[in-house]
Amino acid sequence: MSGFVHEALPMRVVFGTGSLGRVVEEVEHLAMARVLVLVTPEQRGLAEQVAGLLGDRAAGIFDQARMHVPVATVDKAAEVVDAVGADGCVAVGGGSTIGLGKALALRHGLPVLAVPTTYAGSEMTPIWGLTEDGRKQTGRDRRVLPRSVVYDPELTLTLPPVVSGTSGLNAIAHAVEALYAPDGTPIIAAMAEQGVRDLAAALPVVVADPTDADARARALQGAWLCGACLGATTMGLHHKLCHVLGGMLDLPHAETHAIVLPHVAAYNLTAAPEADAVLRRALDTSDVPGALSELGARVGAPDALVALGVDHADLARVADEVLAAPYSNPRPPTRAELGAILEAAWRGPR
Ligand SMILES: NC(=O)c1ccc[n+]([C@@H]2O[C@H](COP(=O)([O-])OP(=O)(O)OC[C@H]3O[C@@H](n4cnc5c(N)ncnc54)[C@H](O)[C@@H]3O)[C@@H](O)[C@H]2O)c1
Ligand SMILES: O=C(O)CCC(=O)CC(=O)O
Repeated sequence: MSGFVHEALPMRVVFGTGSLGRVVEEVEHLAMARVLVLVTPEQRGLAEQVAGLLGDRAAGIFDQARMHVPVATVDKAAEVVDAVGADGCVAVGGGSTIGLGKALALRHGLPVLAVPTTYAGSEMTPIWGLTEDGRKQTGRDRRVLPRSVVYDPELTLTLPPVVSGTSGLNAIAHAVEALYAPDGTPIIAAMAEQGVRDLAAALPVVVADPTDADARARALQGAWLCGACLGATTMGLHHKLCHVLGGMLDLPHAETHAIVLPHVAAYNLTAAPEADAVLRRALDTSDVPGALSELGARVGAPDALVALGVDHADLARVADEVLAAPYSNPRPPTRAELGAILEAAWRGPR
């Protein structure tokens, strides 16, 4: 075996059913005195529950978190941080809410306690994303890595089936790309294999029965592992394509990942046999792209960009932007190959 360098990120995790009740302990552990609770408008009720648990330590609630973290939203939240004198944030929700917490950490240096309620995996990464003027910019900064994560599977019982399925496929995409990343290690490969196995087993169950507590816990554990893979490695063509599609065309993030993943996997895995072997084991298949596509269908994910309203004429602009600043990839695509991937993802299997 050739040598490698593995650098683990610092991370404190509280995992288990009912662990939301330990959020006060975590805030105390992080020495936060006045926290702003971040949430989307749809999850306002949950933020009120958290603020109730925090009592005097809750400085307020900001309930305008939005997909892709628009800079205008960060500006508004930053005003609230200043107005209430917050010294930390509790981000309760999916990747959009945790992304807002990260943006505030980047701007104000505020520590973030994350309470994830989807499977996107953002809580495990030092990656921030911001969108302005139709462009999504991402970067890495250790200051945005949440200081503590409270995983409570009970909070995911309300997650609608399609968000469960697509956010889980988003997490699987992190593991797939970590497996052929230039900075992947055998440790990451082991985490990716188990993360994909957990999510692939649990997602169809939670979609069929959203109240299945064991499947919810397994899916959340898979999301943790896959998110950690994203946090530790450099992503490739799949993430680049999804960032450009999401930023330029304002597409729903997780659905875009679910649609694009089988197509990029089919293209890349021919040049990444070790990653392919790991994924074959994790998915118990000899056809990884086919199994990813089938998993998408089983969890009710959309399977074509046209179904998200993408105009065919926009594909060329997307390809240009992807090639203008490509991510590292096991098989660097030509313009024609990228066009073919986008065309297939746009049309879908039908
Ligand atoms: N920086 C990173 O490492 C990273 C990783 C993955 C995703 N992301 C980002 O995360 C965002 C997508 O996150 P997402 O897929 O988690 O979706 P999301 O956070 O946008 O949530 C989707 C919807 O589901 C609702 N929701 C969330 N949890 C719920 C629950 N338990 N019950 C009921 N409703 C619930 C939300 O209110 C929202 O309306 C994108 O902006 C993406 O760029 C970032
Ligand atoms: O989109 C972001 O916020 C950056 C995170 C990332 O690369 C993960 C993803 O695209 O799912």
